[in-house]
Amino acid sequence: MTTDLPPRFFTNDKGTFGEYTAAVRWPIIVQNAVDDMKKELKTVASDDLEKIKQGTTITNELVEFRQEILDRKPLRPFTLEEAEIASVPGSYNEYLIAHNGVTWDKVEWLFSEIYLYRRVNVYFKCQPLWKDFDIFDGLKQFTFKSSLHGVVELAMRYKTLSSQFATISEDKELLEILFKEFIEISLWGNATDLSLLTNATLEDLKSVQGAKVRAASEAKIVVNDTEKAWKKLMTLRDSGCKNVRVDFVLDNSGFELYADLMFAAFLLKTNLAQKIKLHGKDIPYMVSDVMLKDFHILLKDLKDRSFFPVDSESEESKAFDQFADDISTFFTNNQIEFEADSFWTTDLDYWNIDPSENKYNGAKVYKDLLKSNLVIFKGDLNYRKLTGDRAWPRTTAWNVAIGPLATNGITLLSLRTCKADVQVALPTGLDEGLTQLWEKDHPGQGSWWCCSGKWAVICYATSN
Ligand SMILES: O=P(O)(O)OC[C@H]1O[C@](O)(CO)[C@@H](O)[C@@H]1O
Ligand SMILES: [Mg+2]
Ligand SMILES: [Mn+2]
Repeated sequence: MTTDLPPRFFTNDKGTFGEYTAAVRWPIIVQNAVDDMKKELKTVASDDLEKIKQGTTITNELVEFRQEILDRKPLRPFTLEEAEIASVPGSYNEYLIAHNGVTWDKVEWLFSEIYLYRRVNVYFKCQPLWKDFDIFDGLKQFTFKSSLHGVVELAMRYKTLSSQFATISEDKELLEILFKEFIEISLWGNATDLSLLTNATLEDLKSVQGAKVRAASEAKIVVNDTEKAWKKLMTLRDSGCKNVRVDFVLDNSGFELYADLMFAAFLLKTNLAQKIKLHGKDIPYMVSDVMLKDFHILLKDLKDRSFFPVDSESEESKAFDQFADDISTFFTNNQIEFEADSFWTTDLDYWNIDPSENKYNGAKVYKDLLKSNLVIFKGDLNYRKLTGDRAWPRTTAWNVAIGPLATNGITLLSLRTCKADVQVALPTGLDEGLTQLWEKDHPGQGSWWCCSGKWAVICYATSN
């Protein structure tokens, strides 16, 4: 039977965080890109006239694009030339033909936000001297550099643990405690996501990365299926499986990627997994999302004492080198693999990770993820795509909200800090309670408790 699905969130859904994001935050994000382009242009040699000309064109186009959003213009299709030069997946124009005339103030939030980053990318791809320039690189690097406190803390923790991984892997109780700890580190690493902390101070960044914060944050995980993922890995290990593969559908670069790599190293060092596959983005996306180049930049930053100014003879410096060297070794011997399929930056939600989607790599990704024992989806946007970003009642069962993914053979775990209106799998009454709590300090925005990044959900699904 075809149950009719709730609509996806729209940018004109009154009083939603999506409405606010489209009206207020997107113009800021595009303005930040304009400002960063102007800064970048100042670093171009004054006699490099062609590069300056092309960069100025992009800057002017970004200014116009910001105005297009502010003026609530229709979302235009990509021209044939743009699609050709920038290899824009056809799914965008298909959507715009099917939803003809949608405007920035009245369009599905999921599509329009992803379309926004594709429009920005097309401007760069159409200028040969700027086609590989990541306009968000400066912000990614600034934020990672500001994460020194958390980076040191985790590196020192890893260094301490690394001499005990063999012992730890024999002690199930300790192994489970650390598994939970690394899940939490990976989960909250997310909280330094740029798109939400657009004006984060150093103090803000430090606060969300302290160990003490994580201890308190356990209470903030309102749905927690960690135990189910743990049991899955234990069953595999106890059955003597020697080629356990865990996948990460990554979210943000910088501290979150660093935390994810910590988690990956822990899984490999304790033999809970023998292979890690990382899935990143093929274009700059959602301000801070990870591309392959960001993975290599992170390893370089960890070895670069001018980036993280720790004394090169210090324990901290040794800890940075050890972690970076471990990850590099895993990468060289293919125990950690990184792939950036174009599917991840299409507008398609993850109900398209299914044999039926043969146009934009949905079926290809499905076949690959079938070979994984556990696919960890990181962050809010991935959660929105898993649930189709639909206006489900917030007590809707997880297995209903993820559609075909509940039965098509993939085992998944969503680690999500809540930053959007969509929210499912809550126990009865919890939403009302947290709405009331949030309403106190945020009159009229009580339901935005699940858009604040202050709470999180860990949701598991498997069909076998
Ligand atoms: O990096 P994350 O955790 O996916 O967060 C990105 C989220 O930030 C927002 O841009 C604003 O909350 C959402 O639209 C998007 O889902
Ligand atoms: Mg995130
Ligand atoms: Mn992100």
